[in-house]
Amino acid sequence: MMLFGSEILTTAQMRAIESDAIDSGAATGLQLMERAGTLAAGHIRLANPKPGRAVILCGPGNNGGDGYVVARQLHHAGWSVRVLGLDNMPGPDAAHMKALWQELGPIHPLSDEQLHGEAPADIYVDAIFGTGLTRPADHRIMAILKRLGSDDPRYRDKLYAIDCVSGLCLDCGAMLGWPDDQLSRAPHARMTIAFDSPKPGHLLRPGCLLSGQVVIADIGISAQRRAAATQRQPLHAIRRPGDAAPGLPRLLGKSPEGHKYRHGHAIIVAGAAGHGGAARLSARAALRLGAGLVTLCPPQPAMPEHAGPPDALMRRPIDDGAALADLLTDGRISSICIGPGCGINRAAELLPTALQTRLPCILDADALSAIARDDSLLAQLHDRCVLTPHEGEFSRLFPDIAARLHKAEHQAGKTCHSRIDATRDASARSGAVVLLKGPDTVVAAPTGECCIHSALDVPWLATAGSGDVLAGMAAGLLARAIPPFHAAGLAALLHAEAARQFGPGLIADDLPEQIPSVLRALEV
Ligand SMILES: NC(=O)C1=CN([C@@H]2O[C@H](COP(=O)(O)OP(=O)(O)OC[C@H]3O[C@@H](n4cnc5c(N)ncnc54)[C@H](OP(=O)(O)O)[C@@H]3O)[C@@H](O)[C@H]2O)[C@@H](O)CC1
Ligand SMILES: Nc1ncnc2c1ncn2[C@@H]1O[C@H](COP(=O)(O)OP(=O)(O)O)[C@@H](O)[C@H]1O
Ligand SMILES: [K+]
Repeated sequence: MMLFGSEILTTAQMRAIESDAIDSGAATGLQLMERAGTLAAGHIRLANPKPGRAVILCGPGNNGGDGYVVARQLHHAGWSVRVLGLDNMPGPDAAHMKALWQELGPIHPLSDEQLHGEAPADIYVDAIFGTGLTRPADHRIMAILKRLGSDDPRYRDKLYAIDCVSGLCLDCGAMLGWPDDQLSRAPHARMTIAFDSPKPGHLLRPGCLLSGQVVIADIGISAQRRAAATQRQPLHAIRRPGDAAPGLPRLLGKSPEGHKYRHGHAIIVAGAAGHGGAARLSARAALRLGAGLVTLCPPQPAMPEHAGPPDALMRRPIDDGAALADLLTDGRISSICIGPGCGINRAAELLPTALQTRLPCILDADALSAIARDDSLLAQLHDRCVLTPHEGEFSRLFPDIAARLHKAEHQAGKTCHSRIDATRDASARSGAVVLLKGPDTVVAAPTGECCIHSALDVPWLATAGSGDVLAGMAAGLLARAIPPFHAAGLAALLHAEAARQFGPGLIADDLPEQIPSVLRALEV
C-alpha cells in the first residue's frame, strides 16, 4: 500500500539522478540549468505579472548559474535587471550562462554595500548557494543574507530563492552558521523554486519556516528518478489529504456488510483518579475514527471518574498485569493504547503484558517515560508498536540519537543528522514505528519507510491533550487493521486536518468532534 504523497530526495540522491540524466544523454548539464532558470523565472513572473525591477544575487557555483539564466529570462520579459555576482570562474555550465548574461548587462560586485546601494527593487532573487553549500557562508555573504532578512521594508516579502534560501542545508533544514536565537533575522523567502522534488530541508525546521511557498519545477529528469526509485529508502511528504493516495476514502470507509467486530476493538488504558481526561480524549478519538468498539480501562478506584459520556465507550477496570492479560485473551481485541494519563509506574507494570501479546499498540506519554527508565522494556518492543514521542520524550528515550541532532556539529561543517535520520535510527533501534511529533512530524518504520507531515499552518495544535487525541486516532486506525506505519502517518494527517478545519480557538476536546467533518470532506 502506498499512501503518501510526493517523494522527497536528499541532495546526494538528486545529484545522482542529475548525473544519470546527463550520462544517459537524456539532457546536458547546460540544458538542465537552462530549464531550471527558465522555470524559476516563469514562477517569478506568474507571481509578479507586471515587469518591474529585479536584483539577482549570483553565487560561485551552479546555483549562481541558474541565477544568470533567471536574469536573462526576466530581462527578455521586459524587467529591469541588475545582477550582483562573484568574480570567480564557475564550472563550465554556469560560466556559459554568466557569459550569456554579460552580453546583456554588467555584473556588479556581490556585496552588502552594492546591494544596499542599489535603487530599491520589486524583487530580489537569491541564487547564491543551493545544494552545493558545504560550510557556513563567509562574513561578506552573511552580511548580504542578514540584509535580506532584516526588517527593512525595502527587502521584506520580496525574496525569491532558487532551490533554497542560501545557507540552508537541504538535507536537514539547518541554517549553517546561524545561531538559533538569530534565525528570525535569516532571510525568509516569499517563494522557493526547487527542482524535480522537494528536499528534506524544505520540510524540516527551520528550513520550512524560511522557504515560503515551495514550488517544484519539473526539469525533465522524472524518468531517471523513477528508474532509480527502488534503490532508495522511501521518503515522502504529506501535507494535505490530497497528497495521500486515492485509496484513502476506501481505506477509512466501512463496508456495508461489516459489523462492529469487523472494525476492531481498541483498549485504552487509563490511570489513577484525577488524570482521566487524557485517556478519555484518546478513547473518543479512537471511536470517531471508526474502531468498532473502544474500552477504557482505568484502575478500579478511578472508575467513578469515567461515568460520564460518551455512552458509546465501554469501561472495564484493570488493576494489574494479570487483569490486563485476562482481558486480552479476547481475540477480538485489535489494538491497545498505553500512556495518556496512565502514570509511569502503572505503564511500567502493564507494558510487559501488552507487549507479550504482540497486538498492535500505541505507546505515548507515560509509557514512553517508563520505557526510557527501563531498557528491558525497550527490548520487548516489536514492529506493531507505534511510539509517539514529542522532542523531550524522544531525548529521554534515545539520548545519543537526539544528541546527534544538536546542530553545533553540523554548523562546524561536519556531519549532517536530520530529524529524518534521527527518527529512522530510533525506529531501527527499537524495532517499532516511531512518530516524532512537532510542526514537522516525522514517521519512520523499521523497514526504513519514512514520511514527513507538515503542520506549520496549524499552530493551535500546541495545546494540552492534543497529543492524547493523536494517540487515540492512531489506536483507532490500528484497531481497524491499518498497518502501523500507515496508521501513524494517517493519524498525523487527520489530526492536523481536524485542527485546520476547526481553526483558531481549538482545544483538544474539539479534535475528535471535528473528525466526522474531516472524513466527510474526504468523501469516506
Ligand atoms: N547539477 C545540475 O545538473 C543542476 C543543478 N542545478 C543548480 O545547481 C545547484 C548546485 O550547484 P553546485 O553544486 O555548483 O553548488 P552551489 O549550491 O551553487 O554552491 C556551491 C558553490 O559554492 C562554493 N561554496 C560552498 N559553500 C560555500 C561557502 N560557505 N562559502 C563560499 N563558497 C561556498 C562551492 O565551492 P567549494 O568552495 O566548496 O569548492 C561551489 O562553488 C543547485 O542548487 C541548483 O540550483 C540546476 O541548474 C539544475 C541542474
Ligand atoms: N506549533 C505546532 N504546530 C503544529 N502542530 C503542533 C505544534 N506543536 C505541537 N503540535 C502537535 O500537537 C501535538 C502535541 O502533542 P503533545 O506534545 O504530546 O501534547 P500533549 O501531551 O499535551 O497531548 C502533536 O501532535 C504535535 O505534533
Ligand atoms: K539559493
